[in-house]
Amino acid sequence: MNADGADAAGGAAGRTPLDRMPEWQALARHRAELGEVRLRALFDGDAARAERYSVRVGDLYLDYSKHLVTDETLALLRELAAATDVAGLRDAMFRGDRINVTEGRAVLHTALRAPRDAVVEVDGENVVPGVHAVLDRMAGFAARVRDGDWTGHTGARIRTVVNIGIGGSDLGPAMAYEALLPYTLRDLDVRFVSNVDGADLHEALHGLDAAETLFIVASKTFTTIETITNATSAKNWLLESLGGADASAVAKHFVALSTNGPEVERFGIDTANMFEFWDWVGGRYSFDSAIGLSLMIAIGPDRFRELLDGFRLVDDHFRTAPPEANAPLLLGLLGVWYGGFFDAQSHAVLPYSHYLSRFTAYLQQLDMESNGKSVDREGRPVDWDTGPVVWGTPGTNGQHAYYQLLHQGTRMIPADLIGFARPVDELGPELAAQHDLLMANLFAQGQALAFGKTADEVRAEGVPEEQVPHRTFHGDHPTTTVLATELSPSVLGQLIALYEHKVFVQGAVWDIDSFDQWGVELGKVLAKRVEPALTEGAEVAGLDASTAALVARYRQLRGRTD
Ligand SMILES: O=P(O)(O)OC[C@H]1O[C@H](O)[C@H](O)[C@@H](O)[C@@H]1O
Repeated sequence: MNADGADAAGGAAGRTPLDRMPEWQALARHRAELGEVRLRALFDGDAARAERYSVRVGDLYLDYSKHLVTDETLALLRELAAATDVAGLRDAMFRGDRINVTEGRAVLHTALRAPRDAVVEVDGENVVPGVHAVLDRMAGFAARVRDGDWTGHTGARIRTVVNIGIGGSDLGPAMAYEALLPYTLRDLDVRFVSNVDGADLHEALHGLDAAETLFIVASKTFTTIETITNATSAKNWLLESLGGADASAVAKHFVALSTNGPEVERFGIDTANMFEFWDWVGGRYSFDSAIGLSLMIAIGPDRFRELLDGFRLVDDHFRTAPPEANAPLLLGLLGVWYGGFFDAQSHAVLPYSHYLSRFTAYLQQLDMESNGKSVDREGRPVDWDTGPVVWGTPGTNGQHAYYQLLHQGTRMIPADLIGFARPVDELGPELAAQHDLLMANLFAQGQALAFGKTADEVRAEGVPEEQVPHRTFHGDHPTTTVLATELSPSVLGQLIALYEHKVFVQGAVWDIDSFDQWGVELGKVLAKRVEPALTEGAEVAGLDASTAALVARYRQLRGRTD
């Protein structure tokens, strides 16, 4: 129960298991009746299919006509959404109810992009003024760094920003920095360090002048061992490189992004140099909070606000668009359809943009950490598949690597093809001309995946009979095409919010807590336990035989055996 006495799960407590709901069973029957779904037939039978099965949201145009669905499928999926009260849980999220049931927290990343005059309350307190106060402080700081007004210990201008963080404190800004490179100050380099492998920091520091380097230590909890270890090494490097400067130098070269003031202070960063956020922002939903500071420095406060506007546009759409035209709802339900009734195990995200090379990695955390769950919100094991494996890299590179399996393999892999109408301005005429070829590839792949090439078509080309099966493309591989205007800050915000809410919809239907991440804890605990065995040869109680042998072998290879 939350402060209002409302049901903490947004009305979902005691829900009938999904597979026992009549709406789920109706879908199962419908799937059986459909049998083999042929996209050629669906398109032949409906001249308006492409038009009818498309939706516009802001600068995004989504074509979902190449999915294995009929009007009846979509109607039944919407009935499932109604029966599972997706809209009720959505409203509970936007309202600030504690829908993260296992952590007893509100889920309010949407408040991070709410307008100044909005009111979003957690425990009776409006959180929006705090959000804007931090955004304003970030903007002031970012402007000072960009203008050269914020200087290091020696008075030198900052030339490189190094963001140290991992998971949600890395992936968002790292992905967005790359996505928005054309909008960045090109003479201010931003680097990202996440891995506890010392090589990551080593490479990031390569060639840097400490006097001109600003470290941003990004950690919601400020206890994440990878981040604290890297930040400590970075601090030592800085002090040493500045010729044994005293700790006061840290204040000019380190800022923190966190919810945990005491730990920030303990690390040695002045809390005056801390940009805060709140426990109602999940790590993987945090990149439009203070965690975006490195990005804001790179693209500037105005562009960052455009990014937030993009997020908000899709938030508003998700809250208000009718189910038939609600893009995140549709995408979420399509995934439910394939996971539940086609045994799809994975979902490919294939951006046709070099700038989106880290987009899928970002989505992997967003989707897989949110929906990689196997018990429902009440802790009962689920009998249905939940989140898919999300994977993919930019086209056209993937075409020359793994698309073979997409086209002719045995697995069902729904995919998103993401492209942009306009190349970025700075490419210049010759490179911009390549954009048509890039996009031709996107459209061709969607076409080939959907409609394939029949054996008769192959024969008609004079292919010898024994080769016909090898050269036949079955087709009916479902894709959503997302065609956006251009990769601007706003459009990036729109795209991310689209996926955030898609993931939300799926979690709501599957009745899982999409906002906790207990599955990452065990490995962390075990790593802490195993480390002394590696370093000191300490006895680790209860170590299994396989791990014990690996530890012994490791020590031997490191020359540490007694
Ligand atoms: O921001 P931090 O507290 O350092 O957490 C960084 C990351 O590590 C954790 O283990 C979680 O799995 C992630 O959700 C989180 O984003």
